[in-house]
Amino acid sequence: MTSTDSLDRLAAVIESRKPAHGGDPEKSYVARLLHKGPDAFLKKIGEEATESVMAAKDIDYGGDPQKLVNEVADLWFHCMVALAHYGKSPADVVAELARREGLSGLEEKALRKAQAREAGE
Ligand SMILES: N=c1c2ncn([C@@H]3O[C@H](COP(=O)(O)OP(=O)(O)OP(=O)(O)O)[C@@H](O)[C@H]3O)c2ncn1[C@@H]1O[C@H](COP(=O)(O)O)[C@@H](O)[C@H]1O
Repeated sequence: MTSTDSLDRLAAVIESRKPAHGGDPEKSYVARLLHKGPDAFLKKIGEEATESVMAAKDIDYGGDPQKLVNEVADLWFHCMVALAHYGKSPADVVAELARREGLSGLEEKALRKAQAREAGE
């Protein structure tokens, strides 16, 4: 089993919680988030991102690295709810990362700046 298998399975569960598939906000956290709408899960993404940063900073002061893993899991999970709402999947994110494979971030940034200069931005 690979980590992308787990993400694909979770994506399928999230999909099944959509209102159109009978997700029940009384019985499911995901259905409740989707029922509340984008503001609810986008707010959670912001919170979990902040909590991830705080957990990482805590490690420098003796905090438990597992706390960072837990917060990043919360972050990824809520991002997956957003991806599902907007019709995208973890496979799309993995494909984008694969597309970037081997392209240095510094090279990519230089290329982007050159393109912006050519476009007169
Ligand atoms: N991976 C997760 C997952 N990670 C985190 N969470 C929930 O996300 C919330 C995180 O919010 P917080 O840490 O801020 O905790 P909280 O104080 O309870 O949150 P709020 O009251 O502020 O909303 C908690 O309620 C967690 O239980 C998750 N809920 C569900 N899943 C997966 O989604 C599947 C479907 O879940 P249901 O739709 O609930 O059946 C589950 O089987 C899991 O695989």
